[in-house]
Amino acid sequence: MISSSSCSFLSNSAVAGSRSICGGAQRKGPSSPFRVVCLAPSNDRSGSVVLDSPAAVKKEQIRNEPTSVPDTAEEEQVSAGGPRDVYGEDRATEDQFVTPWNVSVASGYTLLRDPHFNKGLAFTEKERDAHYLRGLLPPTVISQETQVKKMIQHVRQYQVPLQKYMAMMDLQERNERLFYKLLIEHVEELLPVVYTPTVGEACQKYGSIFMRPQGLYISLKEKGRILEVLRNWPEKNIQVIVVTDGERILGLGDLGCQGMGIPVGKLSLYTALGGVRPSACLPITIDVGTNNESLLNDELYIGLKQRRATGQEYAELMHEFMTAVKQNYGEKVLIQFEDFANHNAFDLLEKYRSTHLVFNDDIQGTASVVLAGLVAALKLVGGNLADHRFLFLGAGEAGTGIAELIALETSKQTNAPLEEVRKNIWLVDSKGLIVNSRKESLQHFKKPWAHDHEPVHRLVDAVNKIKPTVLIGTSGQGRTFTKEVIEAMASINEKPIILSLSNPTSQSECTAEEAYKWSQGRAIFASGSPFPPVEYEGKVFVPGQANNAYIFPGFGLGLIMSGTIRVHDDLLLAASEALAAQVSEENFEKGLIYPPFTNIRKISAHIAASVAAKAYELGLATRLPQPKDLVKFAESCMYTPAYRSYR
Ligand SMILES: O=C([O-])CC(=O)C(=O)O
Ligand SMILES: [Mg+2]
Repeated sequence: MISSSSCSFLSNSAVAGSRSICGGAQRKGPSSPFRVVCLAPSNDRSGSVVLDSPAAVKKEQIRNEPTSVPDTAEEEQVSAGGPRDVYGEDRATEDQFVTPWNVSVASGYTLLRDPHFNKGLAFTEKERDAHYLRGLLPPTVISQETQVKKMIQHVRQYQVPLQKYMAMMDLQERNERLFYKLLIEHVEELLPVVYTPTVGEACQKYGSIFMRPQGLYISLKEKGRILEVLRNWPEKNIQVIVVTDGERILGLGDLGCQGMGIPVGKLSLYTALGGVRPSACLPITIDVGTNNESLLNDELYIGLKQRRATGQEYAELMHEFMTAVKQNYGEKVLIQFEDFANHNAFDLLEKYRSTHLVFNDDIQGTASVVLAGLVAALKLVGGNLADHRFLFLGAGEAGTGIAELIALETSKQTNAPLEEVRKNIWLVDSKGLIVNSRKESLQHFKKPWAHDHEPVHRLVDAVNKIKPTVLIGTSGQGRTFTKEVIEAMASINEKPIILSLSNPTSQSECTAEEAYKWSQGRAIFASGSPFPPVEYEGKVFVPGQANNAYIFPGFGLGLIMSGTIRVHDDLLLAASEALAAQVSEENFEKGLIYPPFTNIRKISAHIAASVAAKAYELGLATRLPQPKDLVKFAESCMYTPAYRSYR
């Protein structure tokens, strides 16, 4: 729903009307930059009828996007008319309040200020005439390609990563298509800017760099009104929501409402890496307070200044949110839980996995990407998963999530029971090795990993006792893979596999340089946040990036394009296998266990296709009939950031 403020979109040249609407609905060729506006200066919700505007729906068609009008019981109940009588026309009475919506063409100054339609200097002479832009731009006309060149130079001129981040955010707010073209074409260079590690710093400093709100904020103040809040979002056709409550942002801890940088960043990757169109993506931050003292005392803090709500209060707000999302967007909207603290992450996933299309990126996305890396690494070190022994530092979402997916895959491969294969997987938490004698006091998600062993307190002792072939860091604590630890791994294994997964770079368990140097160049290393190549004794080592960004965009695309309604573990395994299959001989020769991000859209299409194929096989996909070539279909579903031509 466009709010009352969007009345300002009423252009000086409003050529609204059905003629333009029909023309705009053509799939190919030039389009008009339509806007939906209300003719009254208020977003009238005071009446007994709360209705979505049909114009907003038409706007979606105009943007060449499939129309989906939520066909919810609530809607029918409200309008008391026939199915999809969104505007209450079937039983119209004079005492029903509605907002008189209309469609107009954005032009002139308004058009330049609209990030969805703005093309800056790339507006052609014809467009400048037709859309009242004469004089509002300098006379030169340049192509989008030239704009990309100009922008990458602009971003490169900044030395400080946070400044690069702000330049990118500024572009996203100004010219969305240029932002995505730039990001797609320079993905390796810009990923560390819009994503980890820089996004971590951006969240820490969100209060002071905050210019314009992005995403949707739902706080305790909105309790009881979440459906209304969702309807304030201008886009109706949402396919993916990334939601956080900010309690465990990367390995940086509780950043409260400032965690918004994460859903915003993840969703730009959904578009750039997975091709989900930006208008279908909705970043949400749930603000239930923060326990971060320095934020509570910071006058620039943007969130609720109170300690975190917990227990029933928290559960009720989340439940209202989950219900409202399904009510507003239907069964097939994907909800990605991101950066919740352990104690809520596992419970939320468990509670909603059977009623909603949900997955937790930190538990399941990370697991899928790490399993892919391990499967690929086996080509370098030999053996099957069952032949290896795994030791984790960190037994939270990522640690136990990865451990479980490894166990699941091993069990499938060997037909051995899950309980049996789990015995090859060991976890160390802040209290030491997880062993049976600790079982009583363990949190429920750690219990399956308690095995028979005497207590061991230090990681290095655990390495020496368990003798793992694979060491995985998911502790959220930097510099915990010490020289001693890496040397112990290198003394046990010819080629130790070392994954240092915590983000951002400051929290990485060790650096790439340390891993290679302390293992005398023998480690197979990957990290959650990127490290540059390392030269050791005349040889260049290229570390891989074991980050869930490889998986979630393609995974989400696969779910969306097949209309899948629930996430099943087999879909994660399918994504994992598809990613591992994308590592080429050439990559292996360089010691890489992940393909480079430069090919990520192709990789995402393969992941999406495998996920969709599995969903069809399991009967979870609702888009029928199943497309013959799922890879081609995935590619055809991907958003292209090229400019449109405006008639
Ligand atoms: O955001 C990232 O880079 C990976 C991730 O999900 C996390 O560390 O929480
Ligand atoms: Mg995360």
